[in-house]
Amino acid sequence: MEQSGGPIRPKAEQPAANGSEPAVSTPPTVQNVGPAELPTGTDEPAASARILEIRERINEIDNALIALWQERAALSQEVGATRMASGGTRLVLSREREVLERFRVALGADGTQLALLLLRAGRGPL
Ligand SMILES: C=C(O[C@@H]1C=C(C(=O)O)C=C[C@H]1O)C(=O)O
Repeated sequence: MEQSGGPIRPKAEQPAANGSEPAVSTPPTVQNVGPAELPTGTDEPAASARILEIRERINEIDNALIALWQERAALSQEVGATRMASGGTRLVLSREREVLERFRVALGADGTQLALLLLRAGRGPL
């Protein structure tokens, strides 16, 4: 039966059914759980197959987002270091406002929150 709720954990991590042995602790990494072993949340085969297909694309998108996030943070740090090494300021608030506004216009209030996290990733906490 598919798992319907609660934490999603690989089988190896779950306690023994009879409760007599302590569970072998495996860190909950994505590496040790193949996509087909993760519950789709439905027992209907066609729906389940479609969900797995969509998840492949979601994983591609997430990987691209992670790579872009890291590239942006590195570039932002380089700008800060270049500016400070040349006697300039670490931050330029007018430019940060422009970034925040672009995300707000495109994505609404969540865009503002996302942009705040992006800006923080580039310069560290204030
Ligand atoms: C990257 C820059 O430096 C800082 C970081 C910013 C960012 O991550 O977008 C924006 C403004 C600056 O505070 C920049 O001036 O363009």
